[in-house]
Amino acid sequence: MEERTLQRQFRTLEELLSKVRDQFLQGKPVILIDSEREIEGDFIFPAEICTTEVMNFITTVGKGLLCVVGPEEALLKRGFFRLPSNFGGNYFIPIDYIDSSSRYKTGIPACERALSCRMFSDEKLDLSEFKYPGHVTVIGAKEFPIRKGHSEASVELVRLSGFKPYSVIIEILDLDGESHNIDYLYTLSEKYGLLVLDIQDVWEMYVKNTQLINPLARAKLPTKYGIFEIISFNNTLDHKEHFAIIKDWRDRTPLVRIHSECVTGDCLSSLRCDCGSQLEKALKAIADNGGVLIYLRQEGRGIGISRKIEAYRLQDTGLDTYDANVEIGRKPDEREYSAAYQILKSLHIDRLKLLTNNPRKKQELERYGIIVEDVINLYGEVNEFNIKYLLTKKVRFKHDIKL
Ligand SMILES: Nc1nc2c(ncn2[C@@H]2O[C@H](COP(=O)(O)OP(=O)(O)OP(=O)(O)O)[C@@H](O)[C@H]2O)c(=O)[nH]1
Ligand SMILES: [Mg+2]
Ligand SMILES: [Mg+2]
Ligand SMILES: [Zn+2]
Repeated sequence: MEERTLQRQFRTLEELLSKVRDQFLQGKPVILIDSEREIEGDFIFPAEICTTEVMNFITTVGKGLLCVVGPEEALLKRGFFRLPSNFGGNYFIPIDYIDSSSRYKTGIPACERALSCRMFSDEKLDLSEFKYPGHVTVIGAKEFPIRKGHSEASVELVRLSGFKPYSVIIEILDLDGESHNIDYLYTLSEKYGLLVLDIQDVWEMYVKNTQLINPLARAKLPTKYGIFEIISFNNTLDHKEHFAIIKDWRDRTPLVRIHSECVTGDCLSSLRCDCGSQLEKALKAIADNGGVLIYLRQEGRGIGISRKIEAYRLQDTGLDTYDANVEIGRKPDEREYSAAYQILKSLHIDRLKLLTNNPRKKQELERYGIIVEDVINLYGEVNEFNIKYLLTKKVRFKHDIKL
């Protein structure tokens, strides 16, 4: 993740998006890497403005399977139909668009494939206007929150950069015909001056620009620490039941605690971690100053309670909390803060003081454009059972913890 080049090149997601748009307008594709799923790179370009030159470049240099992608729902409405598949691929019948301007009328030359892609992006045209089966492979994209593959990310990237949600994509093979060669992708990027993005970058742009979490129900919540309001959300971003606890902050900057679920520490008084005491301290501080506690349903740093218990078992045999996660085949920390950002946005909070020792939380919010005026440490209680865990957080996760 640290290696994501754009993170370094551009400060904000808006800057990045406007760069992408400029590049498309110059007739240059973007290289999109899927580092989570396939570790593969594709050229991406808006179908709407695909020229013969762009088509010739991406098919010659890319060498993979040329596809044009559109939102699945829209394709079905236009009469495009899916091919049978035994691996869940979302391939539709391939197409050609041939008209009087087509010189060869085979659908194969770059000029004809480019025309097919441009016409595919015209929602007024249904399948009957195309010849099929043709020479441009068609893929239906799912909703981005449901599937985060190249198809979905490419459709969102072109949509967010101001074009119709239809993209031309092709896998990039290296000089030996191999895929998965990330170094080669960077060589191409330098040689041709092309932006390299990761699907995660597109996801962040999508989260920033597509509000999918909104307040649903509100109720009074009296607690030991004061009287709060508790809010639930209508959430089609990740469909989890996150909630927030609010205390009016009047004219002050709200104190914000983004707390990931720890059922053992938060509810069962477990001493294996510092979560329970952090939760109490945060509620006290928010009761005094005003602000919000966002309770994110990502138990066990995102791996869930069952796997956390498995990791605990390994920790009892000597592994630390970082290696225990890795040992069970998960990442050391799988948490996501896109929902926290959208919850803040839905509560009209764009500036805050953050209660945390975890530097990543500030970085994630700032990436989305939230102004973090201050980071206020939130030290949990240290005891004989959690000291090693806290030490690991300090040393391996770089948390700002006094020990
Ligand atoms: N996998 C795993 N998760 C753990 C373990 N101990 C605690 N957790 C989880 O760690 C997360 C802690 O979340 P937070 O307190 O919001 O965040 P933090 O990283 O501690 O950073 P702070 O903001 O400083 O508290 C919760 O989801 C816990 O369930 C462990 O040993 N293994
Ligand atoms: Mg692919
Ligand atoms: Mg914590
Ligand atoms: Zn905990």
